[in-house]
Amino acid sequence: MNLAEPLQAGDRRALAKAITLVESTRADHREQADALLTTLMPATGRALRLGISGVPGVGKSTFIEALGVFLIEQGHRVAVLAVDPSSSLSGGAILGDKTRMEKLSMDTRAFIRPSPSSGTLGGVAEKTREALLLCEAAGYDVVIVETVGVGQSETAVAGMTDLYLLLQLPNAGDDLQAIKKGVMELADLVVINKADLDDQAATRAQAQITSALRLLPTHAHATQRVLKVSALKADGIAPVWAALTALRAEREASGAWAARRREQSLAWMWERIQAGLRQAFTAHPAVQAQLDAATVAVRDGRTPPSTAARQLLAAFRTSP
Ligand SMILES: Nc1nc2c(ncn2[C@@H]2O[C@H](COP(=O)(O)OP(=O)(O)OP(=O)(O)O)[C@@H](O)[C@H]2O)c(=O)[nH]1
Repeated sequence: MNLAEPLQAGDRRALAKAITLVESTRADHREQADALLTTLMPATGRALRLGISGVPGVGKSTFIEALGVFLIEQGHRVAVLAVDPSSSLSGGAILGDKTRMEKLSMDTRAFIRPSPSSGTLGGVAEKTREALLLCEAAGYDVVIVETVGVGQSETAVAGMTDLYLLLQLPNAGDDLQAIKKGVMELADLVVINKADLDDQAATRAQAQITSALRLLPTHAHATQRVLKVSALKADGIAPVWAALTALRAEREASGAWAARRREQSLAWMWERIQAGLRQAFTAHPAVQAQLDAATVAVRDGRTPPSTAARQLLAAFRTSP
């Protein structure tokens, strides 16, 4: 089945099929997926890759819908992907139910795909990275990767996108949870949503977050990285896009944009090598023969952890 051609011609069904292929765990599918991705590689890399996160209820879908519709009106093509760490645990998705982003999901210039639902966060992130490349090859020039503001998924999403936008509520300034969790450091832009509910609170949050950001070493020289919007009223969306495109221009000029992409690609490769090695290691017969005993010995304090690790690695290396 040739998916590359229809996919590049903009056939959304071919894109959906290609994503299903990269998400499959079957070995023959994996081979086809690798071949497809390799064919499409020259057509990738052209989109602005935008990560968006925020706690449940902050208004992610509403915001992405407003931004997406705005971008389509400007002539862009927008893909929305998701990394949902809950879906692998509960089978139930926090993100990605069908009623979200109604206007966007009906527009042929947009493509919305829920989170892959199997495996670890690393596995889910891997599949989303590949889906992102497929969306680029299909001509989407803005790819949004969304995640919930819980756990490690923000780091995974920031690691696959060019710019990372953190959505906050107008009362966010009061406790600054995101700072404590280290998520604020990842954010290139903080957007306070629901400003229509209490504009004064939103302005206060904007000031508080701006001064909190100045304390972070990565943001010491930054200006204007906190904006307020009403996603519901589609108010304040143009300044958000202007800030993102300004950041892009600045980083493209300095070389930071391309450098970040290069680092991400290499980090991705090493992450997959480590995951593969770990799998090969635990599946190795000589390791399996010793692993349980070693685990008990380390747990009971009889063998130093590093000694056990060295012995297991030696067993892995020497036997066929
Ligand atoms: N007043 C007001 N309400 C908003 C705004 N944005 C979103 N909401 C409402 O907040 C609620 C949650 O919005 P969602 O877009 O579903 O936000 P979310 O919980 O991040 O949802 P998911 O994207 O499904 O995770 C909904 O009832 C929205 O209508 C806004 O700018 N102003």
